[in-house]
Amino acid sequence: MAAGAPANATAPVVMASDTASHATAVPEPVIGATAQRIPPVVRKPQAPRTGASAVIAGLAPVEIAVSGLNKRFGQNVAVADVNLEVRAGSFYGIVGPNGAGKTTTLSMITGLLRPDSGSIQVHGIDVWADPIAAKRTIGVLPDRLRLFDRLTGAQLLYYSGVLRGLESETVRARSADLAAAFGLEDALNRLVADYSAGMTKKIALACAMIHSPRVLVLDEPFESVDPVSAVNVTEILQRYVAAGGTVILSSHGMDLIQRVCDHVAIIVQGSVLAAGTIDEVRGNVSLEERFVDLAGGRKVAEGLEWLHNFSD
Ligand SMILES: Nc1ncnc2c1ncn2[C@@H]1O[C@H](COP(=O)(O)OP(=O)(O)OP(=O)(O)O)[C@@H](O)[C@H]1O
Repeated sequence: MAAGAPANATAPVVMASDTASHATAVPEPVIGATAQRIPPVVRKPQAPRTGASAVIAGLAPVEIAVSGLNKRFGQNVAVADVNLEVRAGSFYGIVGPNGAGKTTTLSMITGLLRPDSGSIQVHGIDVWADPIAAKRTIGVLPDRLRLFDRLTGAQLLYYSGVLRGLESETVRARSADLAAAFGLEDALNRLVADYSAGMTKKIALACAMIHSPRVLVLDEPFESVDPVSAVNVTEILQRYVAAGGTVILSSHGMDLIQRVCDHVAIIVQGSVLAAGTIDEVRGNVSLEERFVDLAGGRKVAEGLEWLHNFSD
């Protein structure tokens, strides 16, 4: 199942597995006289299918399985019974209004925040039962970056790589490649504390990728990133996904999600209200319209008339 929603959710819920179940349907066995003349089909074990079409059809193996996830902070329910299924080779977007529970969900998926209940498997590994093995498969760009920013960019990349068990030569080579890809060559010897917000985001993204993880969990990767860099980063991620990597990211950029992702989940007040392929979720309208509709519609700004009487 691609997603779950509370039983009382008024908005329609799109289930990606609806299409998947048709796509994977096995032909009925032939019964009767004809059956005796046809030799039985011996099914060879099939290699897992990857690629965009396999992801869309729901045939690629499940890479991230989130089931019955809950988290509250005091009386505040941040995440309420979230279910997600992300397939290998998928570019999966999570959208939702401010405070919807996106960061909380992604933090639990990456093992940074302990859920109250529910299970999370990444590449078949239970994130909370076997966190070390699970974390080997994941690259994380967390929200509210807490980087060792008294290091230079080069040092930060180096320590990110060796802490992930890479040889120093490998780290140096990959650091150079990543710096070139993200346009950070000239900044590598400066302190990260002196980076702009967008540069900080890009060096953190490079650190998340340096150990070539199977899965990238990226919390608002495009926030503060300039348009040219965003195109470059998008292309890097698209190639990674085309090679079988899996990306799950949160973003407020509806156009970007609609353009880049194959699947999307809309989270509102901690619950998944819609999930599936982009086309399934948006139906006949744009993803933004669908999102605004599910998030409670547009609010008419009232009570701010004083703002139109300028104080000078
Ligand atoms: N450490 C915390 N302590 C208390 N409440 C928290 C904590 N982290 C998140 N929350 C609350 O949980 C809810 C979900 O927050 P979360 O950061 O997951 O939302 P979000 O969808 O990522 O929002 P945004 O789009 O603004 O980044 C919010 O009500 C938030 O105030």
